[in-house]
Amino acid sequence: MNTLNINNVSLVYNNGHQALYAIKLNITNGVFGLLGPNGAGKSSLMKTIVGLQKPTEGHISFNDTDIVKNPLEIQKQLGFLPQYFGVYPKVSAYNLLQHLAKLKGIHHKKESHDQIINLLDKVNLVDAKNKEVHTFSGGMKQRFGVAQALLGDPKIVIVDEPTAGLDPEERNRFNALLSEIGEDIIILLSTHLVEDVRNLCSDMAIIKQGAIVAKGSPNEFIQALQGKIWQKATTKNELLHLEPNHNIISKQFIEKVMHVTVYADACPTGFKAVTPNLEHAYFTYLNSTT
Ligand SMILES: Nc1ncnc2c1ncn2[C@@H]1O[C@H](COP(=O)(O)OP(=O)(O)OP(=O)(O)O)[C@@H](O)[C@H]1O
Repeated sequence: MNTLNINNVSLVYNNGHQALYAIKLNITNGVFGLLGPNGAGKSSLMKTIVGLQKPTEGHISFNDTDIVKNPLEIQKQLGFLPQYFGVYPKVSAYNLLQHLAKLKGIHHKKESHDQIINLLDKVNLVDAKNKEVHTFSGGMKQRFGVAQALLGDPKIVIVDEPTAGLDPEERNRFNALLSEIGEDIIILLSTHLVEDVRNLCSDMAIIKQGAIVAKGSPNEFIQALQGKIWQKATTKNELLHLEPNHNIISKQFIEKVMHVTVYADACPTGFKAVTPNLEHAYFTYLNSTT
């Protein structure tokens, strides 16, 4: 079992901006979801975990090694799947993986070949191994990304917004792949997509303005909202009257009609109960007005 322990980590950038406030998280094997809006501090936390920047305060250990002092200890065991790779060179999937394997220190030809074929098989790209990666579809590129992240048998993989831009079928295929991999290693999934966290993670945290505002399993988040989420169709005018006296967690159009969702201990007049979901929990922490 791998363990990542983040203890009271704060980060202040050189320009004085504080991006992280006393973050505490204990993460073990499985897919852990770090959910937060743009600018909440997800990338800042990921970069700090992998030793690209030192925290201003606090400790981080991976399998009991202090990785603030020894960032190489986590970097040797790390795979990274960024949201976009940017430009791909005009080389085949196989050759690109071979090149990346060398960069990861896998120099033995047979070992590198076996690992690459094994990984291409895992991500269902063996048939495309001689195709140039820049010709791949978005979903194939993401699966290729998983293969490169797994080169060298990492114990922790960091995944940044992995399903952005994938169609539902590719997204499901990709999520199935991640949860399979997550059985033996830590996968840290950084995202603002609630659905991915719901589908993949048994443990999660919500980050807002650099601080962890809640953590637990998706089910715990949902259970805590039973009997507290209410909804009503409304108009712009009515909304102006509702806003001051209700704890509004979201406003959205459903079949062209504005619906307002609120958090309350008892049903407010004119509202109906809705079954809580993880999105309600997320918006409760992000948008709570009272
Ligand atoms: N190098 C830097 N110097 C100063 N401030 C920074 C730096 N990098 C990020 N920030 C600020 O820190 C805050 C958190 O940014 P961060 O990129 O960690 O958020 P995020 O949750 O990853 O957002 P996104 O989903 O948009 O990538 C933002 O206010 C950002 O402007």
